[in-house]
Amino acid sequence: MKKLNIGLFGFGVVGEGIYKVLEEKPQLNAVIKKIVIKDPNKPRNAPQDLFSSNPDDILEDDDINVVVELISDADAAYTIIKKSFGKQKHVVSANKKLIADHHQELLELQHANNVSFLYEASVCGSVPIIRNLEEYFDNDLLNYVSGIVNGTTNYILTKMANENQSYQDALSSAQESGFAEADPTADVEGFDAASKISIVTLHAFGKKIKAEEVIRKGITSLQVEDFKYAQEKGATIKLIAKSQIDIKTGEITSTVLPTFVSLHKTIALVNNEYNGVLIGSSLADEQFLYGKGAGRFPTASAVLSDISALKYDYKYAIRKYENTQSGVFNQSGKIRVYIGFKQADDTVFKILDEVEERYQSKDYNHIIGIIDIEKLKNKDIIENDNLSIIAFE
Ligand SMILES: NC(=O)C1=CN([C@@H]2O[C@H](COP(=O)(O)OP(=O)(O)OC[C@H]3O[C@@H](n4cnc5c(N)ncnc54)[C@H](OP(=O)(O)O)[C@@H]3O)[C@@H](O)[C@H]2O)C=CC1
Ligand SMILES: N[C@@H](CC=O)C(=O)O
Repeated sequence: MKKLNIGLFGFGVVGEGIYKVLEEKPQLNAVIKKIVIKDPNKPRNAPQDLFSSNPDDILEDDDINVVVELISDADAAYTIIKKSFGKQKHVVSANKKLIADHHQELLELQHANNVSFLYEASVCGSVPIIRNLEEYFDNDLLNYVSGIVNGTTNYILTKMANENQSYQDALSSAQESGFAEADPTADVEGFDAASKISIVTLHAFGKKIKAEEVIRKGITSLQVEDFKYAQEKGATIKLIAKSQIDIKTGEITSTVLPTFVSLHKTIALVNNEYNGVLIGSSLADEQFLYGKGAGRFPTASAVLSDISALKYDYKYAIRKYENTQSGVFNQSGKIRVYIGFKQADDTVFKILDEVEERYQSKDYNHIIGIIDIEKLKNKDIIENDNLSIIAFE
């Protein structure tokens, strides 16, 4: 059986997780030869001689044939991965920001260097979404991929909606559990979900949408009154990432938006750090993938699956990928939204094309109606912290 000599970058939540898992799986014939970290003075739960803070101790070691990149710095990870390819080392990564930012270039480089680049853990932690989209959903015509792809925000929303916890307490607890990014702004402002839906879009539809092109609103503007409204309507609020294709035009619309989800819907049952993704297709109709989207061992399980796939030289075929020009994304359409706000000003009432409902009280107000997606691209609207914009499913 092929031997995998691993150079591991990062020994944090996930890095230490994969170290422990591999220690218990000698049958895999995969051994960690060196671990490169940032701070050489931190105490580690592994033999000291394994550690180094010099990337070349992995990159220049010809015995190491696999690099597992699990660091929290996307820029440093970019350099590490490119150098690894140049040294003909296979790479496994969980770094969604880096992958979304440099997806095509890295896929081309793995091809040019005849190595594998696998990153199942970068989207939805333990849930095998990428390999499924890549291999299984290669025949049936896909219409949309939609769901909860960020564990931290789902954990916070669950605690706020079901246990009346404050936003701050719930965020602190998500951080203590190792779910959040090093800078949790990436989670709570929806950047992480935007990176993930960008990666998913390439594997689902073969089209690249940049993370910054995704129409994105996080969960920081949500107010207690919004949760009360949801409860009154038999719904809950989830941060939903969605990419859908117009089969006729090939036009893709990608959004990350707080969304009211009826309590009867499957997605409403996805709580805490769990993720859940609906895959809509022409023949199979709708299918659902569910599992833990963040945390040490769930994420390590996806990393482990990629490492073992290297045993049989697996690589993403990227059969669907079309190097399409820009201009096919987020072009048009209208969606129904709720906009909650404390202080009304004239601009709020001009945002909607059609107003269906208007509620006013001394403390909080909302309007419901139809908005042109074009307006949601306007940063003055979508990034206005005083507006709680929530889509309807
Ligand atoms: N936590 C999770 O649930 C999930 C995380 N991910 C992704 O996995 C990756 C790792 O996340 P996580 O384990 O949570 O992060 P942590 O913050 O827990 O650990 C980060 C590790 O990276 C090391 N590091 C940072 N910068 C460098 C650098 N320039 N060179 C070498 N090492 C460096 C740190 O070193 P030191 O120990 O010295 O500080 C630390 O060991 C990230 O890309 C994250 O987005 C993906 C899915 C789920
Ligand atoms: N911070 C991320 C970690 C996994 O990708 C999340 O909360 O989903």
